[in-house]
Amino acid sequence: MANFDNDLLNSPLLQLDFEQLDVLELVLGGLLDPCSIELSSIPQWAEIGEISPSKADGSKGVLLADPDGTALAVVNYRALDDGDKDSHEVIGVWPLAKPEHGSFRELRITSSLGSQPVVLFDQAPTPLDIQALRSRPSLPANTCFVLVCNSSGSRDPAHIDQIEQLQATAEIFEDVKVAHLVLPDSTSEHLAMERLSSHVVIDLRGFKDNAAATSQGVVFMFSGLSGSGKSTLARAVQQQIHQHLPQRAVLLDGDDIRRFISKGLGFSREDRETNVERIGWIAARISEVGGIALCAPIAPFHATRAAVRSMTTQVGRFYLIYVSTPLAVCEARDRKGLYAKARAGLVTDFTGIDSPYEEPVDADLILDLSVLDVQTATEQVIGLLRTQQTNL
Ligand SMILES: Nc1ncnc2c1ncn2[C@@H]1O[C@H](COP(=O)(O)OS(=O)(=O)O)[C@@H](OP(=O)(O)O)[C@H]1O
Ligand SMILES: Nc1ncnc2c1ncn2[C@@H]1O[C@H](COP(=O)(O)OP(=O)(O)O)[C@@H](O)[C@H]1O
Repeated sequence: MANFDNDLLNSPLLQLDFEQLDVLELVLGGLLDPCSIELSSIPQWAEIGEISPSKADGSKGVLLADPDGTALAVVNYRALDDGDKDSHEVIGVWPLAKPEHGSFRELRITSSLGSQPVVLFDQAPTPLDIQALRSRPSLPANTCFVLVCNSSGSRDPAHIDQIEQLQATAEIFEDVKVAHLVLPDSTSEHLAMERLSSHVVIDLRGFKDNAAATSQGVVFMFSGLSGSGKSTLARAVQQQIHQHLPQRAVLLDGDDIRRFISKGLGFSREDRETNVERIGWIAARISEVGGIALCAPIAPFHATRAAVRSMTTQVGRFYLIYVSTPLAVCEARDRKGLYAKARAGLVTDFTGIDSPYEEPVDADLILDLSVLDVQTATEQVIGLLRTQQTNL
């Protein structure tokens, strides 16, 4: 803490309100510049007058205190010669005591985290946020979940719930800490965010705004033979979305759906229709709340795909992506050995062997993954998404 002359320490105190305290704390921690302290906005300023001692350079000092009267900092300032007696330029700020205001003090961020990885939230994590976090490769060690809020929000009782929900979410992951950053409305948020951490893993702040600005949700249906590359492509698209776009994407993989939602269904035409319609229904719900659903069933029948298109376009966008990898290539891949079994008659009703695949005539994109690499195909899919965004 600074060592100041008695004259100054005997000066009257300027008592700050909570928002001004938040500003002061971020200035002292280096997240904001001293000029963020707007002395002219402090109501008692006029009463202080000229009583603080002048320094040789013409600057003066004043003490800034919390509402209890504890002096927290000395501000060195100079009156600006612009005809306005309340106009001051802050030259420097030095700490005297640690601020104690606000809830969850021990979790409050007031200085830079350096290169510590952060995930930024502006509300308690939503189920879609959690899904997005879980579907990523693991979070970097020592990641910090940071709830960013404004000064008045930090004093709302809902803030306590939000922190608790963030803490509960952090417990799902390994080695994740929780903190909050209180950004006063009057300050340069951009500067503080830039200084906070050089490693933002995901920025979930403003997701609601971005989602509202960019869309409606989107449903992608990747249809094609078993082994054509639907799941591989859908996974790569999901990763791209989470790395580069504000939206969240949920993967509805054929195999997963059959293990859970469609457990017990077989591969008759009727069962496949039921299965794909269920996927379509879930995808529509995801799209309805602004999410992106990536569906990767074989979906071999035109009528069922059309039914899903019609169901989902009521609430968002729908794109049918025909993954047209030829049967011979899929069969040669045969990762699960099912083609061999189908050829041997051990598995029946197998798509492409003894069950039909109706080639889409209404595909929005056709991708043959025997000739395209995953990255190129992913870029084409993301291209559809970007086109959609700029059109809005
Ligand atoms: N008879 C038969 N026909 C086709 N596929 C079969 C069959 N039996 C099991 N499997 C495995 O189930 C996966 C396809 O399920 P889907 O739900 O995508 O099919 S469908 O859309 O309901 O037609 C499919 O997975 P993917 O390879 O991911 O497509 C197969 O591994
Ligand atoms: N260009 C490609 N695109 C997608 N998958 C490819 C490609 N080249 C080879 N593969 C392989 O083909 C297999 C496709 O399997 P998968 O994605 O599960 O297909 P599906 O979901 O259509 O059954 C994977 O083993 C993948 O590594």
